[in-house]
Amino acid sequence: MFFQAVTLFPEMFAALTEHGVSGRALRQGLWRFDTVNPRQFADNRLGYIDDRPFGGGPGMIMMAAPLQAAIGFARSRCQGDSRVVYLSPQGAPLTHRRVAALAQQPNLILLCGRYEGVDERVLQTHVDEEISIGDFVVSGGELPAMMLMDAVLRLLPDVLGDSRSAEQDSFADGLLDCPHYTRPAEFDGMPVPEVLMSGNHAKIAEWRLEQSLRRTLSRRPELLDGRMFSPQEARLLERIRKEQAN
Ligand SMILES: NC(=O)c1ccc(NC2CCCC2)nc1
Repeated sequence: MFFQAVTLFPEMFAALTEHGVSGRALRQGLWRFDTVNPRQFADNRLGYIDDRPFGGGPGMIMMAAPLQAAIGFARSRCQGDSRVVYLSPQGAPLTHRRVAALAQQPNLILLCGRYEGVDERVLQTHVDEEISIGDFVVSGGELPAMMLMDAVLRLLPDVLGDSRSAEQDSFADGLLDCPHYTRPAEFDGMPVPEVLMSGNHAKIAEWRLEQSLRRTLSRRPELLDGRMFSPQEARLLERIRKEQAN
């Protein structure tokens, strides 16, 4: 996976490239990263890359020409297909399913907007898809881009080391994650659920699945809409619903 970010603030991406599992995976060569700064493609002496909006209104808009050149340069560095993603509140909501699809791409170019956004003509001609990480506005596309990158990287083989933890992630099976505990066995007078100390892996797995179902049902019931259930899940759901009905 070759990630490129078109960004005015390349240093921000150190958060991913120099820390955590993403940083280690980069050093191990499990993925590649580079940035392109539109300012180096400004076609005027002073490096202007933004200008006032036609029609008036507050703030500035990123100009089309430097972005077009920066995206073209990024694409020229890709072997094979490349996909350009623009992060914005106007995009399609990012879901685990979309993250899994993006993880199949060899080259992703993330366009990070600043100011009030980018000239629409760039989105129409050079951006393959717009993605939103939530219904809120932040000052730049860089943090949303890094969240998308981190979610994708976790799904790449070997990045997490213990690949099982990616499958255990919330949403990997369409459910919220179960509660987790570690030492000490009693903390502030609160014990760890007995079953987790039993060493009975089948019972532990069933308890965790039941907890995930309980949490999903109570916190995000809409995630269960349209989801197929295994016989075990159906049985557990039945028990939970009966309990809640009483
Ligand atoms: N919800 C999001 O994924 C998101 C993306 C970008 C952004 N801000 C950028 C967009 C253009 C200028 C700042 N805010 C929010």
